[in-house]
Amino acid sequence: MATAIAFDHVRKAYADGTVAVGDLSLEVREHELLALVGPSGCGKSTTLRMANRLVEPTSGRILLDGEDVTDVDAVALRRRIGYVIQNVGLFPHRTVEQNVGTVPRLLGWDRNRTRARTRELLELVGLAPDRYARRYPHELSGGERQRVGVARALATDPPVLLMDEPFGAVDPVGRRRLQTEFRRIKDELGTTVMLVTHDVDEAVRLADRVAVLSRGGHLEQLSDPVRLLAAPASPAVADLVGTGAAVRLLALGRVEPRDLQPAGGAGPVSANGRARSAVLRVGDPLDAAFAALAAEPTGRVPVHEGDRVVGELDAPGVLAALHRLVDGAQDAVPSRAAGQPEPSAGARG
Ligand SMILES: Nc1ncnc2c1ncn2[C@@H]1O[C@H](COP(=O)(O)OP(=O)(O)OP(=O)(O)O)[C@@H](O)[C@H]1O
Repeated sequence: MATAIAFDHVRKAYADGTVAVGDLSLEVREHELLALVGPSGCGKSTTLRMANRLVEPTSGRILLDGEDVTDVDAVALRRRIGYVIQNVGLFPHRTVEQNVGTVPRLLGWDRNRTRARTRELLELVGLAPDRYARRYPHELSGGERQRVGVARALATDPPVLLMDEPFGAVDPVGRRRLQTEFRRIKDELGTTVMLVTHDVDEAVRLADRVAVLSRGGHLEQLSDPVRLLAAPASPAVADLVGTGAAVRLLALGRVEPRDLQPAGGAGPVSANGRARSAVLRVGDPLDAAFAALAAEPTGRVPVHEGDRVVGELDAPGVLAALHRLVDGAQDAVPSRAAGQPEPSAGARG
């Protein structure tokens, strides 16, 4: 797979001597969503901001599509790379439409083209243009502002999008919805995304691969979310994924027909005579399946596909699905940047 952004032995020491990033080598593949996670101050934002030259590296190279970013004019570079930050940074005295149209205007698009693109993007992020285009940022909720920020960053369909805690200001429910919608939009557009977050849940739910950094921008592990949760490569990663790792893994697995028992014809009434309330569908996440099983005294929950009941799920079925998920990730060739040591399997907890 082609590489979109390559960090090659990158170092950043700030003027006061703080080494934010010591020696980082990392490749972001074309079309993937790579999440950077790690404790506060470990160098995530610095790493991200070096990609669009808001921060200049002290040494090392950053290649965008094979081209050294320091050879590209910084302003031209930022027009090629979308950038979304936590508090969005919308222009307060410009309407939503004007905010989203900022970069197209700078690029000299005519008024009609800019307007058409702006409206299309507002639709895409779930803000009806007729309702929202003329509002000012102070007339929006935090989540709506965040959506405008995403629309603005995508206005010129940049191949690469850098996001720094983009959903941070949104409440947990709105945040989950925004994450799901963002993932859908990203898949539709094929954008390469580098996302900084301190939220491991957000990282494993959204990302194709997760890079865990520790102090000084040290790369502790680079792997797909399942492998990260099932086989933390170091104590620092284990610490970060914490005791909730198994539960987070459940959220990544899906109910599949092969894990089901034949439907026993138990009907709508369970063993103790109460009506069954739980119904699962093929493709439901395993955490929802587990919750449904826990609430069902018979230990079996019917699973639907379309209008049909295709079987019943029990606890061994959930475990089988979970084991397959983890084993599949272990077998996969570990994805890692050139020059990075393979995560040690021995650290598996
Ligand atoms: N302009 C600056 N001058 C000096 N030191 C800086 C500057 N910007 C960041 N740092 C330091 O560099 C280190 C890495 O900061 P950075 O913002 O990259 O971390 P982060 O992982 O994004 O943190 P957080 O999760 O808290 O946002 C920190 O020790 C920080 O204090």
